[in-house]
Amino acid sequence: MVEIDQDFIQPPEHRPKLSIIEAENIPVIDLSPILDDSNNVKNPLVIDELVRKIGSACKEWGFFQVINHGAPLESRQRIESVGKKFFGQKMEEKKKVRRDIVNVMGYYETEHTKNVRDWKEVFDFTVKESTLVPASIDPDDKEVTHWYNQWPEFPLEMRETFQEYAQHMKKLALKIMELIALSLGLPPKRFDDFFKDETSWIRLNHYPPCPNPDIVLGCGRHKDSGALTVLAQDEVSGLEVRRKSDGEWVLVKPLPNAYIINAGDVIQVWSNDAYESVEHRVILNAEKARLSYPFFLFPSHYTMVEPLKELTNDQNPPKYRPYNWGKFLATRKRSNFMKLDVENIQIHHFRI
Ligand SMILES: O=C(O)CCC(=O)C(=O)O
Ligand SMILES: [Fe+2]
Repeated sequence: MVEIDQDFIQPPEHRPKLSIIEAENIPVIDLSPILDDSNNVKNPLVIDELVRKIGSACKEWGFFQVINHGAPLESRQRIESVGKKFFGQKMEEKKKVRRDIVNVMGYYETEHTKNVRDWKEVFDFTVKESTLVPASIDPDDKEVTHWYNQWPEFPLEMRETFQEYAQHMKKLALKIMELIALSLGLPPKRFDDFFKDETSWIRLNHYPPCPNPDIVLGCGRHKDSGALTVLAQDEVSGLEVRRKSDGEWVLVKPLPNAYIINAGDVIQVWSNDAYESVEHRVILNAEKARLSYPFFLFPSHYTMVEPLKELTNDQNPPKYRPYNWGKFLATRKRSNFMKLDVENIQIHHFRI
């Protein structure tokens, strides 16, 4: 057995199970009824059925896959191939765009989730080339700053390829937000204003083969903190979702050209717990590397995240106090650079 660094070793209760359960009935939703091609007459009954499916997937699973989503396959193939070229380089090249406390976007190889090191390397970039965020985590400090992307010299086409892909993901994410709004009985564009100065970003996760996939994870259990995640995975499986019905970890089987969608903590708060953000993690493979690339739809930094007025009343009072998205995000980013003894900031800290 190869000796691996202690930092990677998961406590026994969080290690992968020996018998993997493949998720049989994680919903697969066909988005063709809302594709923008002119031949497609938008039939209200078909749209109602789609909205109903999205609502029940959000309630029962918190995760679903979409097919016929309109995002071009070529753009996905390009980001995947350029991403593989980037990670295939020597460490000294990748470290030229390594993230630090000032430049929080770029390459990183020592991600930790819940204080255990993940077996992966990542490359992060924001959808907007400069993203407005709070300058500090101090709640009284109103100063703002920008996050800028760090693009490597090689692969030369990385910037253009990644930015183009980001635009497709943004479009798809906002379409799904419309369906989610409808499923909650809200006007379809109800969420749009929250994303005017979005802080959305994309991460490329590269999980090398691991000699000890029984005690190490590619990404430890966590929930996504934003509104919505649109995740692409290559043909190697690894994503496990905690099934709401029984708490079991189940593997999400890769479907070619499908996207995996999950509601994040912000939707949980907006919907006052109608739609819960679900825990997930990544298991590893001893032979094969895996690439995944989630798009995280995040609101503008000045958004006060709180249960929507339309979804609360005397019988269903707000379950969360409002919190400032930018300060939440800045606090999360800061904790990436120091090992904390306390838990990272979480929405349950705002629970009433
Ligand atoms: O690699 C995956 O499938 C999931 C990664 C993930 O959950 C994340 O980056 O937040
Ligand atoms: Fe995640």
